[in-house]
Amino acid sequence: MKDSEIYPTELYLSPEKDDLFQKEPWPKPFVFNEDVVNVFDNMISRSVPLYREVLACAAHWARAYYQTETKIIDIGCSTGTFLELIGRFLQQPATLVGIDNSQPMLEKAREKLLPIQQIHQVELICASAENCSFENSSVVIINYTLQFLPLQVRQKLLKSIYQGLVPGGLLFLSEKVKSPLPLFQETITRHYEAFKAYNGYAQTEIERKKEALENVLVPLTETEQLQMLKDSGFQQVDSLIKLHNFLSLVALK
Ligand SMILES: C[S@@+](CC[C@H](N)C(=O)[O-])C[C@H]1O[C@@H](n2cnc3c(N)ncnc32)[C@H](O)[C@@H]1O
Ligand SMILES: O=C(O)C(=O)C[C@]1(C(=O)O)C=C[C@@H](O)C=C1
Repeated sequence: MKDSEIYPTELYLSPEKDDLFQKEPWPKPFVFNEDVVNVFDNMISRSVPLYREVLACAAHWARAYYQTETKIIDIGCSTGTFLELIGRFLQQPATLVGIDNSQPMLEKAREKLLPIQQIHQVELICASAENCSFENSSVVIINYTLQFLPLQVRQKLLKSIYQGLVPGGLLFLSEKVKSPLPLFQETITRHYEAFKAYNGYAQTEIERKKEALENVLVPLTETEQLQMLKDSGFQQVDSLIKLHNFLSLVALK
């Protein structure tokens, strides 16, 4: 597959519509249970600005920094959408590892990744990321997942990723972030909610999910996120994409 063939990206997304917050009871506090998993592809692609572009970008960076005989690891791989994409996009067989602590997510991922297993070795690990090893990886992706970990665990995980990456290895990180300025945060939030409404979510659904995510998804500011990466060992960091309150960064070992 040539670079030009991945943009715009055709992702393998299950079409089941996310109407979880239309009916009672809705998942509160928010958890990645079977109900969420069943509609997750539709939920994330309607809730994260530039989701398709971010995954395409991550695939480009993964292919550029992948080193033969090492691993590509996707932390919080959910239903396997990124791994399926990179599996199609990589031009050589590789070991692709997906880590997620939700078993129902990994069951969906297993199905989605069947076709690429003819080319790649695929390992799906049901575990909490902070208990995993990242040894011999040249690319680690962590998209919209660090934000769900307790604050004190985030730094520990980033340090362990840094240790596991081979020299020249890449971390690709996407997160929901918050503005340090309360006024800007308010404006960004309103703009983000307009994005959700544009994608077909009703105001009640938006409000209910916001409540469900309180203290579950805890965003940092961009500055705090960059500092945490530096404190974990990553000295070379750059930002790639930001829209509303969602940011993608790359960091090099
Ligand atoms: C928003 S989703 C990630 C989306 C995915 N990376 C993508 O781009 O489609 C967050 C995922 O992280 C997983 N997760 C949450 N806490 C975790 C932890 N401590 N360790 C591993 N996975 C975790 C959840 O089960 C969920 O599948
Ligand atoms: O912040 C929100 O309101 C979101 O819906 C974002 C978000 C995320 O960033 O992971 C939250 C939960 C779901 O996993 C999908 C999207």
